[in-house]
Amino acid sequence: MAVILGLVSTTSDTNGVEPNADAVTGRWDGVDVHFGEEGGRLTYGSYLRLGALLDQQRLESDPPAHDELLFITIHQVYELWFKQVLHELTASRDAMLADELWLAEHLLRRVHTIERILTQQVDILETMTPQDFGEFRHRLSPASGFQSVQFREIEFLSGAKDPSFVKRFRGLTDAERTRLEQRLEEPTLWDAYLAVLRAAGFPTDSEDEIRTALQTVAADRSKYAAIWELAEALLQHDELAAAWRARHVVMVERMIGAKPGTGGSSGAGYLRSRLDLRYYPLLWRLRTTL
Ligand code: HEM
Ligand SMILES: N[C@@H](CC(=O)c1ccccc1NC=O)C(=O)O
Repeated sequence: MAVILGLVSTTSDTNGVEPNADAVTGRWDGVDVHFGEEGGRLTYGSYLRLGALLDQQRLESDPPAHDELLFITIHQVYELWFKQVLHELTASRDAMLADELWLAEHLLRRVHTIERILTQQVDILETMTPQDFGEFRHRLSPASGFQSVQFREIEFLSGAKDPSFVKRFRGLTDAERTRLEQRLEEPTLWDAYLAVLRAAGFPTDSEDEIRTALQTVAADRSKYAAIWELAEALLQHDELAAAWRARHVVMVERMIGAKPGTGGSSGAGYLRSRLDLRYYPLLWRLRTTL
C-alpha cells in the first residue's frame, strides 16, 4: 500500500503555511517499514526544519549577555503562536462568512487557549532582572515590539483597523507592507459576525439595528444558541487580548520603569494609553443592559 506523507493544502490563501515539498513526495511500502526508519527520508529534524529553526537565535551582545537567548527565544515563540492565531482567526472569519457557526466557534476556542499561554509566557521573561536586561537593552534600539507585523495583523483582523500604524512602521519589507494593507482591506471578525446576524434575518445597517439584533439574540438564547455562543467567543478573544496588554505594561514597568521605549515611544505611558482598546465595544456595552 502506497502512503503519501504530509499535508497538501487545498486553500489558495495558505496564510504563509506551505506544504513541505520533501514530505509530500515521500512514499514507502507500509508493509516493510519499521517505525522511524522509512528509508532514511523523513526524520523528526527534517520534518520540523530544526536545522534552520535552531540556527535563528543570534545575539546582538558581545560578549554575549546570558539572558539575551531567553529574550530572543520568547519573542520567536510569540511570533510562531501569532502565526497560528492568524491562521485560526482567518479560518474562523471565513467560517462565519460561510455561516458555519460551529466551526467559527471551535477555532476561536483554540485561539483562546493559545492567548492564555501568550499571557502566561510573561512569567518566563520576568525571571530576567532589569540589571540583566540592561546588559543588552541598549543594543536593541530602535527595534521594538511595536514593529511586530503579525501582532498588528491580529489587531486589524480582529476589528481594530488603524492605518496610521502602517504609516508609522519603520523598516517594513514590501511583503510585510502588503500583508498589512491586505488586512486593512479584508473583512474583520466583526464584519463576519454582522454577516452572521444578517443571515439570521437581522438588519445591521446602523448601530441601533445591530444593538437591537444583539439584544434579541441575548434575550432568546435557546433560539439563537449558536449566534449567542459565537458572540461570547468573540468577547473572550477581546478580553484575552486586553489581559495580554495589561500584563505586558506591568512587565514593562518592572523592567524599565518610566524610561522611554527603544521604539521611540514614551514607554509605559504609551502602552497604558492602549489599555482601553476593545475590538467589540457593542458586545461590551450590551452587558450594561442584560
Ligand atoms: C523586557 C521585556 C519587554 C519590554 C521592556 C518591552 C517594552 C515595550 C515598550 C516600551 C513598548 C512601546 C514601544 C517602544 O518601544 O517605544 C513595547 C511595545 C510592544 N511590545 Fe514589548 N516589551 C517587552 C517584551 C515584549 C514581548 C515578549 C512581546 C511579545 C511579542 C512584546 C510585544 C510588544 C508589542 C506587540 C508592542 C506594541 C504594542 C502596541 O502598540 O500596542 N514585548 N514593548
Ligand atoms: N521596547 C523594549 C525593548 C523590547 O522589549 C524589544 C526590543 C526589540 C524587539 C522586541 C522587543 N520587545 C517588545 O517590545 C524597551 O524599550 O526596552
